[in-house]
Amino acid sequence: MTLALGCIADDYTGASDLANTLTRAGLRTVQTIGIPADDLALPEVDAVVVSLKSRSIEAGLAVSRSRAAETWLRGRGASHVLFKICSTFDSTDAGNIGPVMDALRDDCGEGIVLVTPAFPETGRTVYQGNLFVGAVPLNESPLKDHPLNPMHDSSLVRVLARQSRTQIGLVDLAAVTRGADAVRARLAELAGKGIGAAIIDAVFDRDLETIGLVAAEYRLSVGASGIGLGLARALVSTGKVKSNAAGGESGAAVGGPAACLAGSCSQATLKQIASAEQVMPVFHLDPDRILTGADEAQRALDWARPRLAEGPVLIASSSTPDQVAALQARHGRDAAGHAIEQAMADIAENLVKSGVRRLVVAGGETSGAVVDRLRIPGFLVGVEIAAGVPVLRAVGAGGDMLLALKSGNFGGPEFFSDALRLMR
Ligand SMILES: Nc1ncnc2c1ncn2[C@@H]1O[C@H](COP(=O)(O)OP(=O)(O)OP(=O)(O)O)[C@@H](O)[C@H]1O
Ligand SMILES: O=C(O)[C@@H](O)C(=O)CO
Repeated sequence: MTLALGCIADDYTGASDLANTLTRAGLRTVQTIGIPADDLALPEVDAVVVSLKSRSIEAGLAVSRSRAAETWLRGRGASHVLFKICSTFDSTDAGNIGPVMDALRDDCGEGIVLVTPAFPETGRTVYQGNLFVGAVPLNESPLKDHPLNPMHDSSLVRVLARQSRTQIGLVDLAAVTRGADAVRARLAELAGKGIGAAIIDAVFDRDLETIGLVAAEYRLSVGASGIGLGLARALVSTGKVKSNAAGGESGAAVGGPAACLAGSCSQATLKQIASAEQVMPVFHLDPDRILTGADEAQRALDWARPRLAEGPVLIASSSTPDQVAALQARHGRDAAGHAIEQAMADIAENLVKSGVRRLVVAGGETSGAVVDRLRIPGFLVGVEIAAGVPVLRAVGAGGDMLLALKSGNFGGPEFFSDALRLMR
């Protein structure tokens, strides 16, 4: 297998978002969980997205895991590696976007790296280096209340400068609009000043196509699904990849009981849970009971098991920003997040033991905990449920199983029913 594109994603939902984008753009793509074991049979593909759970871990660990993934991808022929981060630039001043970018840049000896989280299809645009989520700057969006990495600054030049060893420049929309040569010239100018990374503006998909053409000439880029789209289209338009117009796998139906798990506390997920209450039974976990050692996972399972034969169920830990803040004040941010993720993983493991073969999970960290516990080594990408969220078919041991891993902010209000309708 010689890869046209290697990708390292810092969480599992982000990885499936990117794998979905690459597949829709014509690249045969597989998503692996971590670096695949040598004996994992992978189909012939153009791109591999190695999923890590490195967004919110200690920066040194994120760096070492990303470097190992990069070595594996380059060893399979990937001359360009995309480090996939969140379209809302989820990170803190300690990292992990800057430290990982710095390390990967050192490893591949690149002078300057293009960085953009723009993903216009989901309302993420970048102008003058400022990230907008829909109509509002990042720091006014719901991301200001994120449980793990509240985002308080919309200037990505500043945000990344606080995390990186290198100086950060800007390639503005005016240059992008003038085309690939103008972007190349601006990058050369920045690199000449010793600047090692540049935030690049993008508002429309056509901006990402220009960016993709230039980025593909370098060895490393950093961004969300939008730059993935640009890179994929560049690989196809320059003939480096023959477009696989069919996109996505459409395997046999899996059937059997279905369940949804929500650990995301995003506004989008809260609305989706409220809509699901109209069409399926919903169990609200008590986060305090999880943190104080009560067997809340068992209580949820006792509730779910007798209902599974009747139709899908939803189990949610999600709370409003005020409730999240209060819980974190009582127990600590990391302890609260970790304990709830592990309770979700316990629930997922036991639901699968009870026969569940179709599982929808909301939230990146939550999905990471669940997929790790289920020991799924990788996924093939199926149909798109909503922008950035495909149906995934598990590969490797564990039998036939369909999953959907939803990034916290993605999907319309009816997301859970939309997903289950397509997961047959
Ligand atoms: N009621 C709650 N109170 C505090 N923390 C919670 C609660 N419910 C879930 N959490 C934690 O909040 C975090 C949510 O992160 P997660 O990545 O799963 O969702 P997200 O950030 O909305 O999604 P994404 O990363 O895809 O945007 C997890 O660590 C989860 O365990
Ligand atoms: O880019 C995004 O917004 C998503 O793919 C994601 O990474 C959220 O966890």
